Amino acid sequence: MSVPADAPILTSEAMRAAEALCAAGGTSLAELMERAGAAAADLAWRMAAGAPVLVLCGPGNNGGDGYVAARRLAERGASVRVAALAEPKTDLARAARARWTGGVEALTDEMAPAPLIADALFGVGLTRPLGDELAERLRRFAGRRVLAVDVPSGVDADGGRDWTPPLPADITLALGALKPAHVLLPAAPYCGRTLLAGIGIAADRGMTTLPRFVGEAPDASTHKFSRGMVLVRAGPMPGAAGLAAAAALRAGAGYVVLSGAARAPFSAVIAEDGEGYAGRLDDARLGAVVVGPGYPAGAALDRDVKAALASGKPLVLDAAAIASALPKLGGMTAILTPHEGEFARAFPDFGGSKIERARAAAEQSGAVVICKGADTIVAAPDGRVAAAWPGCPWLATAGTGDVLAGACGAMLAHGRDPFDAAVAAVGWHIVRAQAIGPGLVADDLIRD
Ligand SMILES: NC(=O)C1=CN([C@@H]2O[C@H](COP(=O)(O)OP(=O)(O)OC[C@H]3O[C@@H](n4cnc5c(N)ncnc54)[C@H](OP(=O)(O)O)[C@@H]3O)[C@@H](O)[C@H]2O)[C@@H](O)CC1
Ligand SMILES: Nc1ncnc2c1ncn2[C@@H]1O[C@H](COP(=O)(O)OP(=O)(O)O)[C@@H](O)[C@H]1O
Ligand SMILES: [K+]
Repeated sequence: MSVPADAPILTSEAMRAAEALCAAGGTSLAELMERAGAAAADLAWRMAAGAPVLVLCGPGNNGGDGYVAARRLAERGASVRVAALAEPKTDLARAARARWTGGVEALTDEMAPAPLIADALFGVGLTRPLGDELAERLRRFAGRRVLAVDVPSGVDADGGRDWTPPLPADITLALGALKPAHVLLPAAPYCGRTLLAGIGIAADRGMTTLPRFVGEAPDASTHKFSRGMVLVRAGPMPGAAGLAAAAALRAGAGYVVLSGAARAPFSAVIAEDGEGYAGRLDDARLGAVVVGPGYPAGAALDRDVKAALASGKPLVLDAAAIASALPKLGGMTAILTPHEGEFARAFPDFGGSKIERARAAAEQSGAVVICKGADTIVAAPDGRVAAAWPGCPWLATAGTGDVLAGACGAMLAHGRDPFDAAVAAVGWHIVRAQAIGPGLVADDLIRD
């Protein structure tokens, strides 16, 4: 996968703070820019493979990185030209420009392109969309090989705003840390393959990409109940709850009960009528309860959610169960698994990037929130965030969310911290989906 696993993600504000810490620790910003430009040059050298390179430089420090990269490329003997949008505006960029001894062309419609374009126009400092004229000019380069320095110029690095589409990159070299734009729609697909240049910034690890999923093998002392017991409550569409129950078993729960369904998805799932639900909730061995898959809003759902909340057990709440439980969730251990529509219904007041919205929802509810979709975000009430881009688009099919809810139940029932459980479930889901690939249907995720 192109985005590194478990890599730090910093907003532009966090990036500036990290930069200041670095400077306070004795590494000058000029040194950081030299490292950034050197990393970009090294990548451009390999991408160009001897072909000419055109570096597009903007007025800020992203442009500064571009001048450094151009100098480094020229020193290695590459054929390199520079085109600038404007004179450098920062001291650092001016200094980098001064050390570039080649010519600087104006970025115009008439300029000749090159086989490799290094896009160093704007990075995390872009505060407004590109003008139409510049956006149009950049579109002329579409089809060339493009290396975006830090982010494709024109995207909001913090991921909250959907600006004019940038020039799509083949490779984006994130500097120091990934930014939200590398892992959120709509910007992430424009990054192409994202690589990370560690330029020596000590990045906070509160927000990262998804860690690599590694299934833990049970040890010799394990028995079925110590692996975790999960209760899945079925509603009027028991097939969905069946998928969740089967997924719980497949994701490692030792014992799974499907309450309120006539048919078990696997022989090992205990399917029973709904009468025993209250009794099952009282079972001291019960590690997690899953409510929501295939269960529309209504009095029956409210009653079952209320009973689950009263049990005090760790909960996985999906679909309509999220809004049903929300007002009474305080202090419970819970994972909420909304897709965008369910999120908007449950948390209508939150705006900003998907990361900001997920964080706000986790903080308000006190639960771990998995905001599903192509750019799935997992957020904890304490501010931790994991971003799952790139996921597996074959998951865009009915029932896969039910499978994820069941997997969350299994991971929670193991006794994990709910954020770690949610992250593990999302990782498990993607790994299984990738192994299946084309033609995936939800049932494939639970079969052998
Ligand atoms: N953090 C780090 O550790 C390191 C960071 N480094 C690099 O610095 C980059 C951030 O640099 P940055 O902050 O100088 O901002 P940048 O992205 O170059 O753009 C700002 C400039 O663009 C201008 N401008 C804005 N919008 C505009 C528009 N629509 N149309 C036209 N102009 C517009 C804006 O002007 P203003 O808004 O003031 O009018 C300002 O002049 C970062 O991404 C990375 O590449 C590395 O060197 C080393 C370590
Ligand atoms: N384009 C996509 N790329 C990657 N994953 C996706 C995409 N679309 C949906 N998914 C994932 O598929 C699952 C769909 O869940 P959901 O919408 O609740 O479906 P259902 O309710 O039918 O089970 C979620 O885990 C979501 O993150
Ligand atoms: K850029």
